[in-house]
Amino acid sequence: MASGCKIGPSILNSDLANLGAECLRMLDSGADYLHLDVMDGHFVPNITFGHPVVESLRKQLGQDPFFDMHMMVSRPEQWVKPMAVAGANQYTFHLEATENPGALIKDIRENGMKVGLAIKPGTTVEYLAPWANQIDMALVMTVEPGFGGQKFMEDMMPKVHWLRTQFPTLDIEVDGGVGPDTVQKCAEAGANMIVSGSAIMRSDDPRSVINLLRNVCSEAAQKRSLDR
Ligand SMILES: O=C(CO)[C@H](O)[C@H](O)COP(=O)(O)O
Repeated sequence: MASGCKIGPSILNSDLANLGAECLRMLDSGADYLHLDVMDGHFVPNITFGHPVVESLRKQLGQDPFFDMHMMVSRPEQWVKPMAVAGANQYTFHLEATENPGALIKDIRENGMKVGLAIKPGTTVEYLAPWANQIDMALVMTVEPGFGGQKFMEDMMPKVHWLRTQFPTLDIEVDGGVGPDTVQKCAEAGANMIVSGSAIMRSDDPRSVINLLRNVCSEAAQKRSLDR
């Protein structure tokens, strides 16, 4: 089985000058993990932060929170060790950014992290299949990576459904425009790791949003297991 329904707030649209406090606010609101968006201004047209910030967050938040690093960078090979040393738990790289996914997967594991493999909206999901048995999580982007607050791309759902059918035990994450209005579609397609940025960050009651997302996801997962 995939590892159950988990909700990971994306901190992209948070108050980045107070990132530690924003992460704490999410954890106190019931987040299962933190989705940390690393952008290099080259793979995507935006820049966020790198491993020194991750190191500071780890010091501030302690060992418990799970850091899922979404590496929107052109040279993912370059940052494996620095991110591991900084305290990252999972290293999610883009299939489009490397010519040798196998070597990168091996390096991530040797550095003690879990492996996530992401695809952009324009990438065919079948390209991910050869690696699916070697990774912990597949990330299907439901917006063009680079910015928070974009419109959810429902036409990515067949990719999620295909992955869930082919790889019933794989963790499948969706990211981009996911919130109370769109989570049902993701969950029915088979996603079990739900990244949500603006919908949680901009809510006055993040706990309720997180609970709602988790409930919708869990109900769909339960229905799927009954249908099998
Ligand atoms: O990776 C991302 C964009 O590249 C973000 O994680 C994502 O867009 C989340 O924000 P929102 O829920 O507001 O769309």
